[in-house]
Amino acid sequence: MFLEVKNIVKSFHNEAVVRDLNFSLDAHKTLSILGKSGCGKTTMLKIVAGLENADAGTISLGGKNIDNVKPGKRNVVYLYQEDLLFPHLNIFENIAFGLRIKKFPEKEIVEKVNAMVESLELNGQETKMPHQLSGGQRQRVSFGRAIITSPSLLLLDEPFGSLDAGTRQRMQEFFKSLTAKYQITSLFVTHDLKEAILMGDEIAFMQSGRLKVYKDKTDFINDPVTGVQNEIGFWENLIPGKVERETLRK
Ligand SMILES: Nc1ncnc2c1ncn2[C@@H]1O[C@H](COP(=O)(O)OP(=O)(O)OP(=O)(O)O)[C@@H](O)[C@H]1O
Repeated sequence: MFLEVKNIVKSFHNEAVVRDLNFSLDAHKTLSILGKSGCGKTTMLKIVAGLENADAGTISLGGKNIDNVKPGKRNVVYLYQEDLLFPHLNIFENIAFGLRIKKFPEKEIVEKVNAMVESLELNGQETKMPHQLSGGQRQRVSFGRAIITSPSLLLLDEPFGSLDAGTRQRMQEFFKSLTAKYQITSLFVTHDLKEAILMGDEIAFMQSGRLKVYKDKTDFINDPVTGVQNEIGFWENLIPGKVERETLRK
């Protein structure tokens, strides 16, 4: 498997936050991770990114053990909800940033950034500064900046949490098409049940630092702990009320 996480354990001041984390993921796939606030999702992502040290366990990426590899050398990008763009750089330069660090030739930078701007439907916005964009546009720029360097692994921590429902849906569509186009492997943390189902090739549910991976979405939907059955029950319960209201109106 491309990503292998084995027996990862992490405590903060005797509070066990991640307990015996085990999962693996094939290249170019997305694993959605759903879980309540405080269950350890961000800590898990930070360990994979190398931003937190695990107390025990091992991680390998592309067949190589990365336990002792510094965050900047892992080729793993961590993207979170309030991800900030560089305020002094325009949109083109924000997206180009990682390519410039990696010393890509200018011609290639221009080609790649223009293609990304096109894919993100940000044409005409290239010379604007971040404060001149809407929240959804800024999020698209962050996303473009994160994937343009083709990271081995993209970690998304509730990336669309601050967006309104319509913009969020559009971002989900961008995410699906761009991760396919750029062949991205990713872990996608979300609080949103529907988003987890839509975004993931596989889904995992995290509870009190333990992660359960469902290789088959039907198993996830049928397991009462995931909350999907509750959600279905909620909508089904609304339907008789709706029929009643419509009858009264006549
Ligand atoms: N640096 C730290 N020091 C001490 N405790 C921490 C630290 N980071 C996280 N924790 C604790 O670990 C637990 C899990 O936090 P984490 O941020 O991983 O949760 P989460 O599932 O991402 O929550 P949310 O969905 O609200 O972002 C929490 O109880 C938190 O207080």
